[in-house]
Amino acid sequence: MQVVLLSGGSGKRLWPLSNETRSKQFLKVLQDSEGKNISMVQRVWGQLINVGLASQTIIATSKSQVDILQNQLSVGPNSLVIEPSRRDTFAAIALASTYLYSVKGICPDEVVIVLPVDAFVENSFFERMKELEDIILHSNANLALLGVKPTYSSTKYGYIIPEKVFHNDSAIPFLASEFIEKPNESTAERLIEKGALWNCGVFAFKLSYLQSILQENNLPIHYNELLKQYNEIPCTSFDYAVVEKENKIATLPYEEDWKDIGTWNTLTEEMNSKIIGKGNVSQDSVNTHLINELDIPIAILGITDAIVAASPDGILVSSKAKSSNIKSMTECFDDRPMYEERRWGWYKVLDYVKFDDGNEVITKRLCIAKGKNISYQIHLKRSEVWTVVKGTGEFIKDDELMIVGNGDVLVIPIGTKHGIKAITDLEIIEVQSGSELSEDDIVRYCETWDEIKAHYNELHEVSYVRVE
Ligand SMILES: O=P(O)(O)OC[C@H]1O[C@@H](O)[C@@H](O)[C@@H](O)[C@@H]1O
Repeated sequence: MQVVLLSGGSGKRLWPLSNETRSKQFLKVLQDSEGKNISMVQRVWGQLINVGLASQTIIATSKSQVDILQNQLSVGPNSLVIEPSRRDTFAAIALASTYLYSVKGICPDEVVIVLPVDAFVENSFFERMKELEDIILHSNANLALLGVKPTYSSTKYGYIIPEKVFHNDSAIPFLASEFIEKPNESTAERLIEKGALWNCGVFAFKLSYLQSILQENNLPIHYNELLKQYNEIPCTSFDYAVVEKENKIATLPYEEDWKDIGTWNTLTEEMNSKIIGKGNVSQDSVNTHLINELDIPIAILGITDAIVAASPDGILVSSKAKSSNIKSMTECFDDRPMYEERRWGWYKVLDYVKFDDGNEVITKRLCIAKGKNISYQIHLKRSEVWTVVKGTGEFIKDDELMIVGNGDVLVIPIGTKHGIKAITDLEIIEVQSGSELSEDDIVRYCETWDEIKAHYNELHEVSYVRVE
């Protein structure tokens, strides 16, 4: 059995803490057993390790999230399938399946189980999920799902309508089902009366099943070919593209607690503390949560059932009940991310200004973790001035290496090659100035410090002439 963990979504519902690169699964608002703050992806990954599935799991993610994912989980590049752009879950699952087949050499008869990253569940959920393999192998079902009992007539889930219970063609009894994705509220009510279950976003199928769907859609089953055509894959969810059209569906009910923690309302229910970050919430502010990533305090007085979340990207003040409607309110915000976690650490934008002559200036605080490095690169539209404010590092500029430390000011004109490795934890205040300031204005020559050092050694090689 192979597991695909879907972790590429943008999760805009948790704005302002989530942004283009730091989506909901990376927010450290949950706690582990020792009380340490962890993110959803860290929690699920820990659970997959606990139930013995991590070694057979690949993570489907988007290009912009690779750095943060590798920062939060210690997974090698072979465990990642990187979507070149965001095209919803049908494309993501299709790409992951071709990766399993072409890159990992998985046999088409093997069962693949796809799992979302935002389910807040206990380990028993993953144990139940493992049973789907047996159903796929020993019944005539093409797809197997996990279903939970609905708690209200939600319009954001798929509904599984059980028809009958089979006992004979699989060791595990399951429900033969029909599936309706995101019905309206009155249909949802009717479906619940008929005993419908919510789909938990877990899909099990044989790899060959997905391959036949790709072929029906005139899409290749080989990874490299599908990767080339990725932007032509229909932009739709797996639920609409596959599940809703399938009539051989089996479902296993999951009877313990299941919660999708993709909205502020549901996420805050799982927080152990009412306050994360600087600030205070008055005693009479019942069921109100504060999450503050800014360095200034926030005070909340006499506001009940609310969420206040602040980050360098914005501030949200919302009632718990309405917090899932956030997408429509924030769609018009298209500012650049003001905070990003990268492969080497993180940065925060402290100030941004655009002058009348069109020149832009951004001041950033960069924290590079001990042993990590920024790639060897140039910028075509900006100069940078770095002031080292903490730690020591090895700095390379135009193929010259030097040791730098607290108090050093490093000037990097437009088009100058530069990179830095932190010898100890390193902090830099960076001032960028140029005609167009964007994270895309980076031409990278080498990424790892070993490559950078090899390049340096090649250029500075000293040839010794042996004197006899
Ligand atoms: O390309 P990586 O290694 O992620 O480095 C990216 C970083 O490069 C530096 O030169 C600066 O421009 C930073 O503002 C930027 O975030």
